[in-house]
Amino acid sequence: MSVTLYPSFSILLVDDEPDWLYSMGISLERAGINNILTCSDSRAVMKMLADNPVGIVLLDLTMPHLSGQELLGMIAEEHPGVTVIIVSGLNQLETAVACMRGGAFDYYVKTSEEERIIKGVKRAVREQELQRENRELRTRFLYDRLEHPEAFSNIITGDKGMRSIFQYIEAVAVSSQPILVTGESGVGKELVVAALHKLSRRKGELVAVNVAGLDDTMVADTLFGHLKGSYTSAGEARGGMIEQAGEGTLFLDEIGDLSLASQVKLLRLLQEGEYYPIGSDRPRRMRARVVVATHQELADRQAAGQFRKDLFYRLRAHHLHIPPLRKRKGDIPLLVDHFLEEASREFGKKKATVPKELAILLSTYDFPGNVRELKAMVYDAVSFHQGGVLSMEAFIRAIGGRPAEALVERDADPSSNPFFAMERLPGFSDAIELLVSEAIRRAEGNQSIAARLLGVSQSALSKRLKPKS
Ligand SMILES: Nc1ncnc2c1ncn2[C@@H]1O[C@H](COP(=O)(O)OP(=O)(O)OP(=O)(O)O)[C@@H](O)[C@H]1O
Repeated sequence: MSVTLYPSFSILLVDDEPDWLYSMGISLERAGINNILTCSDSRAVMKMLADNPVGIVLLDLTMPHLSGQELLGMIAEEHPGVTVIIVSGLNQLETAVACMRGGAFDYYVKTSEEERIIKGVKRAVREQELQRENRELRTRFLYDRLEHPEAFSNIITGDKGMRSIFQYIEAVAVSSQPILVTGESGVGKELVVAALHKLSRRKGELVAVNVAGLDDTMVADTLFGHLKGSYTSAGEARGGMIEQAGEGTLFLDEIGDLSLASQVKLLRLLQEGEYYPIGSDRPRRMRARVVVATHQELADRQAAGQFRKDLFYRLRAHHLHIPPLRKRKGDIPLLVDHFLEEASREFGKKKATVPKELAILLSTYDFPGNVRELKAMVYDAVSFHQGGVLSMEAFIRAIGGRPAEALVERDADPSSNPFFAMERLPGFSDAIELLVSEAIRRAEGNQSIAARLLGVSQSALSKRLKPKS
């Protein structure tokens, strides 16, 4: 069975003592780091760096032929992107200072606790991954490049902001760090997570767990599994979702609803990469990558003491925010066409023609339920469709008398009231005339849409519009 290498770049261990290379290699593998190369001949190091995608070097100082300090200078000059950690038998302050000045990332003495060295390597891996993602992002944005547009084929959009999100996804997809996906309900977070998984090139499955409504024991049991007899109803041992995801992606949806006690468990899982099945005192290693999503404002929940600050900071290192549909109205006609096609196929009907006014009507609506709401409207309209031009009825019914966005915003902030800053208010009939002409402009001359915008009947509006005799 082939095993996914972690991290995506190699870690080169350089030391003239084969025993140290062997034992350090085993310790790193136990900590989940298995993309390792070793070299016991200092003269071969530069060739290995030229031939392999090395991101980090663990370098001994005292070696025959070339010293570690000499090699450090050569690496810094020829491979400035490579992180060098010195692991030396010498505990000398001046040497350590000289190495750090020469560009070393860290300096450890071989006799220090191995645990500390492993932690240092993990920190360097994270740093190296972030640097690589930054570089990737810069080139992608600079050349406006998408390498795998097919991975996003299920996400219908023509929006520039969404394209930048796709570029970001391509840059972070192979990283092992957790990813936070936020956005209002119905914006397409699940589709984004599926694309992320596809691009991660991971061998395991995408396993989704909705944590809303699960108490602490259920969260632990679902994720970590249990041993046989670990509690009264645990008749058989059962592996959890982490095990099921294998080397794939563990997707935790509705993370904003996770209780504080479960948040501690999740933080520990992300920090240590280990978990204990219920009833077991032997830790298991998580090989999956964690992606979490929420429609809630985590910053607000954190400020209110309902979400742990440390977990929030850990999760938001890689953050994708999907904008609501009302902020990318250009997508509405594309989505209508897409769902029309899909629904017609499902209902076995001929695809209807869309009336020109539909786009205007929908552009005046703020879609609190986002793409999911639009999809339901189109499906509803198609289910009643008899042939010819699609009726606007289903859409008008769904939108009903909902106030337009501007009116809702005014309640939240009095200064956004258009009259707020006016010293003298316009006369009553002047104000109404201005309002009516603005509604007609926004509805592109369509009186029934303008009437809906104003919350009056069409006949009331046309009376206003009649020239006075
Ligand atoms: N850009 C899009 N193109 C095509 N379909 C979309 C798009 N965005 C969302 N959808 C569809 O809208 C519905 C809702 O999307 P999804 O379930 O991904 O939303 P969500 O953000 O995860 O919502 P929630 O927070 O409620 O779980 C799904 O049927 C999805 O296929």
